[in-house]
Amino acid sequence: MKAAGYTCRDLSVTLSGPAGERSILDGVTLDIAQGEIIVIVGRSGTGKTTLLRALGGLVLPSSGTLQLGGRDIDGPPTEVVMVFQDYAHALLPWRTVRRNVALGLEGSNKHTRAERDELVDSALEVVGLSARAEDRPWQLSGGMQQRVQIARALALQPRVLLMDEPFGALDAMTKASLQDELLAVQGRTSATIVFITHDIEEAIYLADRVMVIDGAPGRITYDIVVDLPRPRDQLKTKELPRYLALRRLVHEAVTGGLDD
Ligand SMILES: Nc1ncnc2c1ncn2[C@@H]1O[C@H](COP(=O)(O)OP(=O)(O)OP(=O)(O)O)[C@@H](O)[C@H]1O
Repeated sequence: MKAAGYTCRDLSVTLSGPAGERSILDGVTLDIAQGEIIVIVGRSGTGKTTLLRALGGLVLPSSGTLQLGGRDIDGPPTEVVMVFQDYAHALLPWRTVRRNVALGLEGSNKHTRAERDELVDSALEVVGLSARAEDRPWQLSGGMQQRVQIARALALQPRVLLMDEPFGALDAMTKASLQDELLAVQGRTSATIVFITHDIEEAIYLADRVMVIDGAPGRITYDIVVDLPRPRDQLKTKELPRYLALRRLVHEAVTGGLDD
């Protein structure tokens, strides 16, 4: 199996907008080990999504190097699956939930039909939608539609999962249960996960490291190791004094209140 860690050195991304070329990211250097869970936080417009798109090969660096598993990224790598917040456009309305989840598996000859069915069934179970498998997406609530998109990503058993605020629109209970399912799946598959959120508690709960992006152009201003024990627990972990200290630290790093 190919290693699926990132190496990024002095990455810059320039995009063209109405006012001409703009530097969106500048001087981003990071290493992400295979199997790590990295959560990116930061103010709006600092380049979090742009960094995730670069990791997914959807945006190419203007300068610097960006490698996955030791190879330069020059387009979307096959081992990477991305999940966006925009579930409304991610699902095909004429397909059932089951067939939406199966979408990414269809073109591949990696699995037999029976294996594909099993992957789809188990992904639907993880997100709690087995009973809605024959519905169409538009018959589901927004939160359920987002869970279909997540099931589709999980069914592919990716080596790398890039997730842009995937739980942002979900109610607190669903969000907590999907956080736990994501951690459980990651524990089984050792996927590398890069996850963007605006929710600091979610960031600390999930992460091995929280990276803060700030500035214009954006750069990584803090890289905070989350030294909390695993498995994490929604109640016990959040009562730990270390969790509370990390919450304060990340909050201050995001709002610019840290003296270092
Ligand atoms: N395709 C594009 N072309 C030109 N500029 C872009 C493009 N995509 C994003 N930008 C600009 O890059 C900057 C960073 O955007 P990005 O979406 O990466 O930030 P973000 O940190 O993810 O923001 P948010 O937290 O609000 O989602 C913004 O100023 C945005 O307008």
